[in-house]
Order: sequence, then C-alpha cells, then structure tokens
Amino acid sequence: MSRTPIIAGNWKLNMNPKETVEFVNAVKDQLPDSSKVESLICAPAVDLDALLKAAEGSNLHVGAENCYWENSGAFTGETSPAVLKEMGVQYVIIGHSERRGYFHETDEDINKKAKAIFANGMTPILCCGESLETREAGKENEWVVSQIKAGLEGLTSEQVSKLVIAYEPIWAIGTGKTASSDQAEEMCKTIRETVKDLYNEETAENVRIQYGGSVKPANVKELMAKPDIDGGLVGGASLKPDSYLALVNYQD
Ligand SMILES: O=C(CO)COP(=O)(O)O
Repeated sequence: MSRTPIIAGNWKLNMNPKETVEFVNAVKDQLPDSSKVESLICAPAVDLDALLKAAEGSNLHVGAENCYWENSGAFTGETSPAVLKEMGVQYVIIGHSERRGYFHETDEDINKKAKAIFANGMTPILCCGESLETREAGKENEWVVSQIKAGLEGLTSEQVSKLVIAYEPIWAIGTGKTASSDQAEEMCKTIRETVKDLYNEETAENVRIQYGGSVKPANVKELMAKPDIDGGLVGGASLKPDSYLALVNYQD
C-alpha cells in the first residue's frame, strides 16, 4: 500500500486575499505532480475565494482551517461546510490545538465537525497532540490515543481510510523546537496502531498521518523518511513561497 505524501501549509490568521494571490502565482508552476506529493494550503475563510481562483488548473489543493458542523441556520459567525464544498474546498483542518485551547473546542465538537465534513464530501485533517506537561508526565500516548478515539467515534472504515490525521505536539508548535524524527515517528506509529485496533489493518494502512510542529525545509526530509509519517502540517514555514516550495519538493 502506498500513501501519497501530503504537505499542507496552515496559514493560521496570516495573509490577506492580495498576498494569497501573489503567493499562488509565485508557487503554482513549481509544485510537484499531485500523484507524487499533494501540495495543500489551508487558509483563513476570508481568503479561500481568492485562493481557489488563483490555484485553478494548478497542482495546489485548497483547504479551510476550521468549519462548523451545521450547514446553515442561526449560528452567527460560523462557516458552513456545505458552502466550503460548493466553493471547491477539499480539506478542512479540525481540532487544531489553537482551536482547542483558545476557543475551547472539545473532542465532541471535533467529532461532529468530522462527520459534517465527510457528509459534505470533503476530507478532515484531524489534529491531535499533547502539551509539554503531559509529555513530561509520560502520559502523551494515553492523551493522543484518547483524542483519536473521541475524534473518530462513529466514523466508518471507508471514511477513516480517506482521513488525514495530524500529530502536532503543542510544545513544538511555533517554538522552533521540533520533535525529533524518532519521537514524531513513535507517536505516528501509535496513532496508526490505534486506527488498526479500532478498525482494521487496511484502514490503518490507508490513513495518512502528518507531523506538525516547527517543520521547515531543513528537517522535512528526515521526518518524511520515517515509515509512519506521510506528510507535514506546517505553520510558519508555509508563509513564504520559497520555503513552501522547498517543503513540497522535498523529494528532489
Ligand atoms: O501548528 C502548526 C501547523 O498547524 C505548526 O506551526 P509551526 O510550523 O509554525 O510550528
């Protein structure tokens, strides 16, 4: 079974529509073929229209950073998964540690979002990861496994086969402190084993698992060489065209 690597930028609350178009124009002709490496940018909702239009006809895939679990209704300020799909968005990040922390998202909310994203024909990128405190207490496996179990609750093996999971240790996000490639591999392997226990071997072989946390051109190759790491979810180093291109073209 071969999983197509997926390198995703998570722009967080950076970039406006004008900068988005400039970025896409700078990278779009130098992206790898999508069958070799999937190049994805997940952008703020207000930039998605510009991103989709600029990326049209290129190998750049487009994702959102969040959405709600209802398609419509009285939910002021939320983003509809049905509208994201209609626009042409393929992926939606859910459960990022910044959303869990600053916006108090629970595992239950994240699970509802996963279901809504699949119901609308898109693919969730389910984030998980432990704090430094949890790792120092030696409880990181327990923590991440419980986030995965809660996030996947009620999803079918067909859905989980298409899912992307991102392991992002909170202590490595935006800190310049990358988990070592062995630490990252160890947790990604644990996640794959958890999927195998919950579903079956085939589903575990299909699910793609990214590592995130201070991924940059200098360390991407080493991380991607690990057997259970199928991609990266990248914040800071995805904001500049040169750096993004170096990440997605890591095989060259
Ligand atoms: O949170 C992240 C991606 O979702 C990681 O951010 P950095 O790559 O800036 O550490």
